[in-house]
Amino acid sequence: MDYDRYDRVRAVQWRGDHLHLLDQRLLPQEERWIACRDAAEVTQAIRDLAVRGAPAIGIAAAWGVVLAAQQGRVLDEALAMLRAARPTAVNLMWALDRMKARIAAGADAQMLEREAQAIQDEDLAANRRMGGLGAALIAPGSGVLTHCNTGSLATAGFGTALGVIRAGVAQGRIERVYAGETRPWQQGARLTMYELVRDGIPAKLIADSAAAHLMKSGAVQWVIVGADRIAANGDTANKIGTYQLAIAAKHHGVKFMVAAPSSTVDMATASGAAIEIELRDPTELLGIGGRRVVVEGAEAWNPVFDVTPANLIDAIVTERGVIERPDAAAMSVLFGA
Ligand SMILES: CSC[C@H]1O[C@H](OP(=O)(O)O)[C@H](O)[C@@H]1O
Repeated sequence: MDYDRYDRVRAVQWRGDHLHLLDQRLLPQEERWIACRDAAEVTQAIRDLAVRGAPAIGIAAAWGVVLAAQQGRVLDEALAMLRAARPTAVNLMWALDRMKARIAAGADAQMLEREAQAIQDEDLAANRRMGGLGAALIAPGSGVLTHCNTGSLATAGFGTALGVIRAGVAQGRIERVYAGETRPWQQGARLTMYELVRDGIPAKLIADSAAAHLMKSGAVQWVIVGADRIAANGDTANKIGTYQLAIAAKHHGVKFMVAAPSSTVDMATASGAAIEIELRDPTELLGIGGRRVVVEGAEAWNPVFDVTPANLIDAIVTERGVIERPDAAAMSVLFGA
C-alpha cells in the first residue's frame, strides 16, 4: 500500500559533516532546524529533547559516533557520553552497541557512516512493515486513542504506533483518531497533532484526564502506543501515563496495542521492574509552554516513563511479527531467550 502521502516529515537528517535536526522543543509554533557538529552537541540535543523518541535518539546517537570518528575523537569516550544522554529508551544503547561492534571490527569513518545510514533505513522499513501488521488487527469502523508522539518525529519516518494509525486510516479500518495531550512535555498536543493535521488525518486532541471517560463512551476500540523498552517478559516502558491508560482500557474492554521495532526489545532485562525510569527536571511540570503556572516554592516529581505489565497488553507489534497476549515464552519465540 502506498503510504507516502502520510510520511513527509524527516526530523533527523545526515548532511555528511553534521546532523540536521528539526528542533522538537519549538513545534508546532516554529519549525527551526539545528546543526549538531560533534558528538557532544548530539548528546545535548538528545538530553534536551530537541530530538526525542526511542528510535530517533538511537539514530541520532549513531550519527554522533560518525561525527566523532570523522573528527578523530576517542570513540570510547564518545560512545559513553552518548549512552548517558537518557536512560530508558533501549534503542539508544542498541544503536551504540551496533556502532561499537563495527568499531571493534576495525570500521573507519566511512564504514561507520554506512552503518548509521543502515540503522536509519532499517527503522523506516520496520515502521512501514509494523504499520500493516498492526492495522490488520483493527476491525473496520474502529476508533483509536494514542499517547505521546510515536510518529515520523520519533523515528526515521512513518512512526510506530502512529504508523499503525496511518496504515489503519489508509486501509479504511480506523474511522476515529484521538490523541492524548501527554503532559508535561505535550508530545501529543504539540507533535502528534502536528503530524496528523499535516497528513490530513482528522483527529481530536483530548486531555490526558479525559481518556477513561472516552473509553467509557465506546468511541475507541484500541489504545495504540509506542515503547521505549520492552523487557523479556513483555513488560513495556513507555511515556508516563501509558500504564493508567492500560488499566482503564482493561476495565472498559478496550484492546491495548504496543507498536515498536525490535530495536526496542531488551531481552537482557527480565521484567519491567529492572527498567530505569528517567526522572526529569521538575520545572518541566511547574509550567506549560515555558510559562510557569505553579506557585513559587512548590515542588514536583517528574518521572517521564512508566511500565505497563505484559498482562495488560493485548498485542505487541514489531517488524518481526505480532505477539498476542505477550509473556516471556511468547517473547522468546520471536526474540530468543
Ligand atoms: C516511537 S517511540 C516514541 C516514544 O518515545 C517517547 O518518549 P520521549 O518523547 O520522552 O522521547 C514516548 O515514550 C514514545 O512512546
